[in-house]
Amino acid sequence: MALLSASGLRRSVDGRALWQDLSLDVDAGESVAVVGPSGSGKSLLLRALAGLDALEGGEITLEGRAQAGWPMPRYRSHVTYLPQRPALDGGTVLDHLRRPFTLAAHRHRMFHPGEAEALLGAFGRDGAFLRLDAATLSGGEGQLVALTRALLLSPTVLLLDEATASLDPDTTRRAERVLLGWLRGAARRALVWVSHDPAQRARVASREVPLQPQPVTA
Ligand SMILES: Nc1ncnc2c1ncn2[C@@H]1O[C@H](COP(=O)(O)OP(=O)(O)OP(=O)(O)O)[C@@H](O)[C@H]1O
Repeated sequence: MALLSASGLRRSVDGRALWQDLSLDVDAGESVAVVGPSGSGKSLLLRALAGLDALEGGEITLEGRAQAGWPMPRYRSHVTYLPQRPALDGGTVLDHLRRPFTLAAHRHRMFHPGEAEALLGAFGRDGAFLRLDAATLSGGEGQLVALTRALLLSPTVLLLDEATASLDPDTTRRAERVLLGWLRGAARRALVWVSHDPAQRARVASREVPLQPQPVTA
């Protein structure tokens, strides 16, 4: 049984069909890239897989259970979407990493500052990074906070929407190593990448799922 499965997905925007009958299976342990031209609906697909965006048809299952049958906060704690530009408002980096642990969906988890420091260390940042004002971070630094926060929350599937696109090459490689290490760290995990960088896809993904642009109908 696939870990995350989508079948017969249908979605249009402003009367334009993005996908008509899209299916995708992601097995445990897999790292998959979704590819397609700008505007083909890659972000919308990842958001739909995360339960953040409505579908017009089709079904998504996690561990064989329909998305609609999961309590949504719990589903989203398993299937986590990381956008290219994470929204980070006031507070320090430490505040941002700690805050999700106060939510009901994560209340069974404990925040361990040492784990956060270890992850940030793997990304090449020291403990002082935790004290920075999150609202003033650069785009790449914001992505590191989002990646760290997501990993600390131990999801099952991470959906990475250009989630390293603002990082310098060295930090990108570090992030890729951390993410692939995370994937190998437990049996039932998976990664789904959207990346416009073919070299990155070749490094991190074992296969590519193409999103074909649909013909425009009158
Ligand atoms: N909330 C929305 N309402 C209406 N149209 C939307 C919405 N979100 C996205 N779209 C449109 O849907 C199409 C697909 O958008 P999406 O962001 O998924 O593309 P993408 O494949 O990720 O593109 P890129 O590679 O440029 O990031 C685009 O034409 C976009 O303008």
